Amino acid sequence: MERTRAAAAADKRSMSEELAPNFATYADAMETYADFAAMNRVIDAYNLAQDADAERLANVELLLKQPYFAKVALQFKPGQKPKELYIGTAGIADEAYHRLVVDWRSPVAEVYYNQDTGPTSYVADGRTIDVDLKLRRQFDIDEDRLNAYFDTTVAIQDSLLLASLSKRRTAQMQAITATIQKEQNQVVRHEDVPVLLVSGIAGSGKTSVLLQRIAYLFYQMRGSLDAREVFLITPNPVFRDYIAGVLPDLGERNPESLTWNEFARGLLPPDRGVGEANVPLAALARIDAAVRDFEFDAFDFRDIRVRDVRLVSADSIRKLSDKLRRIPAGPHRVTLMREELHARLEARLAQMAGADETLDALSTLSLDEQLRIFHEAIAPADEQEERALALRYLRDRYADAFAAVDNDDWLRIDRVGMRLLNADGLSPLEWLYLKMALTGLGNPDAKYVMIDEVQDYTAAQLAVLARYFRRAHFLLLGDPNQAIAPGTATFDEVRAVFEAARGPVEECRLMTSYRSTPEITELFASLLGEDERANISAVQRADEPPAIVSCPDEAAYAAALREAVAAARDDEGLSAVIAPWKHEAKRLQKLLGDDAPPLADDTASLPAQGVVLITLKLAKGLEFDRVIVPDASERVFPADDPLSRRRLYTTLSRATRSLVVLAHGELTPLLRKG
Ligand SMILES: Nc1ncnc2c1ncn2[C@@H]1O[C@H](COP(=O)(O)OP(=O)(O)OP(=O)(O)O)[C@@H](O)[C@H]1O
Repeated sequence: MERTRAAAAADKRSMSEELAPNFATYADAMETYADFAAMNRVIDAYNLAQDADAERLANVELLLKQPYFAKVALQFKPGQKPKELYIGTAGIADEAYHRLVVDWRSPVAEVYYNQDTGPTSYVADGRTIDVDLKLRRQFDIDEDRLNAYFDTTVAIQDSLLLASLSKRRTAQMQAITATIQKEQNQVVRHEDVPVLLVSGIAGSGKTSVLLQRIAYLFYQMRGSLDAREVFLITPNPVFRDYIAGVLPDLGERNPESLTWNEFARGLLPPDRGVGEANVPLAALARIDAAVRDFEFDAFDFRDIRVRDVRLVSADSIRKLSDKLRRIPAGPHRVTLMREELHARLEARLAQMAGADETLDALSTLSLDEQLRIFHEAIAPADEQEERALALRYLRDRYADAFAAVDNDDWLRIDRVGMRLLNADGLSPLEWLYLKMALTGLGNPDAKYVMIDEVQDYTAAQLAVLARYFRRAHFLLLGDPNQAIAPGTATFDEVRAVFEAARGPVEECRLMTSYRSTPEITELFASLLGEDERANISAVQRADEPPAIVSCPDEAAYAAALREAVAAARDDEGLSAVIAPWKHEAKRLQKLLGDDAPPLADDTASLPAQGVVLITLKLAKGLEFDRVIVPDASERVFPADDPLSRRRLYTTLSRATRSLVVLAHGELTPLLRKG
């Protein structure tokens, strides 16, 4: 790459020395352009070579950490010698283009993830290819050191999976490339459909699968899918931090990642909070019905002004709208109006550029201002140049006006809404929905939108997302049993929202817990209905059963809590005391005094080790080696409340290997046996 860079620099130098731009005659100009074009082609070729090498280098760097994790021997025809393929996080070939390692996302690698030996198949370029899998070998390799290998003739037990699961958890999520399980692979390699809904029990790898799928899509659409066209909607910044390392570890870029609040705040006027998410779908349906057939009235528009200067009046905007009356009021008309307003603004500034006042302001600009606006000190040679500079100066001074035009701020959304809906005001979510309906606001370039923890969103929020990202394919992952906030969408509602927006919704289910030991899995699964429980399994090795202790009085309770925290502190790995709410966390802090673990907040990332106090809302989606449930009494988890059952399920299922459940007073009946 260094050589290419030097050669390119030398070539550029010699080409520019030879280049003699000459625009004297038409023929001279054409020749000059042709010379430029030739030079550009040379530079393009260098860039291409450099990009290809950069990708190769990135793969080499990735593979140096672990060159491959599996080998398969495939017999394509009976009697033929089986072909051996090594599978790694990236693919690589030698100088003679012999494949040394194939990328885990390449079609043939599917036979590894199918987990069968013997006759199997994979799909490449739309063709099903039958093969006989003679050997499926897994490797545990660190850099150039082979730690172990496992031959899986019959896939009863996935040794590499067990080895990987027995490692301590870290503050960061890890990629699961080497051990993606068959049911998970169906999601990762799922055909591209408008909406894929994955429901999975706690710890079944939904988030892991989501990230692997993003990496898979980037590979499938190399060169045509940009990270900026993929959006990941995450529950909170701690979670974002938790998953941030996975894709870079796979050699991919992170997509744009947003929480709902960040998404909404970016679209709502700055003086408006994001408001209540729990808006009934019926309210949005009323908006849809109201905008189907309506006309703007005189008061629906506002002046475009910057500070005290009115650049376009509301009245002239109304006249413009009237002029376009034959086009129904709505996105098409608003788009035409926006374009026209842009042009008018330009014209207005061009007119202002000749005014004495502007020219005076231009001539008294400080040097700093001149440099900021023009990137040089200005000294206009004639009137024409002076006017051109004045126009640039005005464009800078009134940049907010252009932004207001582009953002449709000249439209009084609230006023339109209140009139059409006959209401006193709009909630922020209704405002946003109405703005989309009126102006076509949205991101038509987004190709994929992934929503993790989908059970935490209200139907109205999902309807907004489905409409905003109107051309994107959606991947939705969640667990109905982890819906812990009132008013969020049930899976039936999730389906209904997306069916209405996109047509049929495809579904997958994940029923195995990879996070928790069988004992912990059994405890949280006991909170579910009979049929659901029957299908759940766990693959972790058995470990100590959860400790459940109820303490009759305050003193005994405080002592037990202190003891549990102290034991966790002495333990390796990361432990969490999960409080149901913020005020309960504060209460615990008071009770424990100096012994209280630090309270995690939603701005910081988690420590790699030690004990943290964390609210359930933030702990969602995360996992800890050891979990302490500080108070599983009936007061905190009443038995007759479905939300309380789900809160308990979510809390318990954060634990990977050790769980301590304390109760101040009697244990909640939810956990009492029998
Ligand atoms: N195939 C796998 N190989 C290795 N580890 C796995 C595999 N699948 C899941 N895991 C591990 O199991 C744990 C749980 O995974 P993840 O957080 O993705 O589950 P989830 O379904 O999103 O959980 P929740 O619904 O509770 O948030 C993680 O530590 C993950 O690394």
